Amino acid sequence: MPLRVGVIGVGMIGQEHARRLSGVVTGAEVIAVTDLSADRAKAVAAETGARVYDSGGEVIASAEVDAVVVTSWGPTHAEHVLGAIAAGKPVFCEKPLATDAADCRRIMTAEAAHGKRLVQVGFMRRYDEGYRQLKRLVDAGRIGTPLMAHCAHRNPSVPDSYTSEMAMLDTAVHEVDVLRWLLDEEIVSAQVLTPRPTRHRFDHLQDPQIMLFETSGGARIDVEVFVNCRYGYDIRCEIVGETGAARLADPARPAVRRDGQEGTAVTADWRERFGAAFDAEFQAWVDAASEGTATGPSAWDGYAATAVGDAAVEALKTGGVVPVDMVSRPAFYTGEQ
Ligand SMILES: NC(=O)c1ccc[n+]([C@@H]2O[C@H](COP(=O)([O-])OP(=O)(O)OC[C@H]3O[C@@H](n4cnc5c(N)ncnc54)[C@H](O)[C@@H]3O)[C@@H](O)[C@H]2O)c1
Ligand SMILES: O[C@H]1[C@H](O)[C@@H](O)[C@H](O)[C@@H](O)[C@H]1O
Repeated sequence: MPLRVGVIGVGMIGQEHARRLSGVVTGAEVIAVTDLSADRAKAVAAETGARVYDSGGEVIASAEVDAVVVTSWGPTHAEHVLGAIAAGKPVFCEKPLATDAADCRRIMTAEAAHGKRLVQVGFMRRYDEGYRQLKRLVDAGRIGTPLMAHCAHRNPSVPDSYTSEMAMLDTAVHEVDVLRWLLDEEIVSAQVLTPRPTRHRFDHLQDPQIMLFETSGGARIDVEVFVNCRYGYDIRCEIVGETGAARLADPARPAVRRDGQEGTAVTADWRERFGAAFDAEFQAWVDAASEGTATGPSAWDGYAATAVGDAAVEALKTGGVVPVDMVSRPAFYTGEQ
């Protein structure tokens, strides 16, 4: 029998994940949806054949629902994830796991008390083939001990609801997670530099920003976040080690020669750049949830990203180097990738 999934929040990405679960990955069906917007919930229900519920709590409590996807706004994630754990149901939560580090700790405590992993956090880059190749190279020692990582995260534009803090909390959070995973070290401090801002932005927004992170082993990571770069969605990552350097490949695109020039297309947005990664991420989630558990990025990874985010937001305010305030990794989460 397919895994019966309930989706809480069917806005932009919730709709996509509902479609992905209904039509792309195998072994699952969306049977329940809810959203603060009843019209949005009805539209997704009509498309997927799901039933509309009045609240996230009712989706979680339903005897028909085996597992839960949380794609509502960030501040509501903790309540739904804690509800799913209390009901003993596997839960996929889009980033962030919670907007508050204390809530992340509550989630870890509840999951550990349950005794088995139930939570997967939506850090889809770990399922991107390019990043996976980088990880294999680093783990095999092909570039020696990593010393530095140079990253860029460029979006063509953002809506005016996007704030300077979101450069870390919404955007660089992906680099924080994927670099922790690639280097297998925690991030211990953050600093944010603010170059001359682009004129192509809203007045309230500091864009671009350069974030500097240090890992527990002394490696240095720089991340350029530029969310009004205008030309496309561009994700870069180079890891420099003692004996070599490895660079994230762009997705394969044909090289077109015309008018005396050669060029390849730049992806337009995160959907196009990471579409295959999202599909792989959800297949892995469905496979694990069907066994009553979870895989991939854990609640600990969600907590670590939130703790680093808090330090970087503070660093943006002060301009100084801010240590990351992070508890030790609970035994329940050791040895997982
Ligand atoms: N992994 C990625 O690359 C990626 C990309 C986009 C968004 N996200 C994350 O996904 C989440 C959703 O983002 P989005 O862009 O789809 O936002 P959105 O605003 O388009 O959609 C969120 C939806 O949740 C609904 N909602 C909010 N609170 C609710 C509640 N308590 N119960 C039921 N419904 C509720 C809203 O009405 C809205 O329809 C965010 O946490 C965001 O950071 C991740
Ligand atoms: O929520 C989105 C999403 O996480 C994208 O992957 C990222 O590139 C954007 O900057 C962010 O706003």
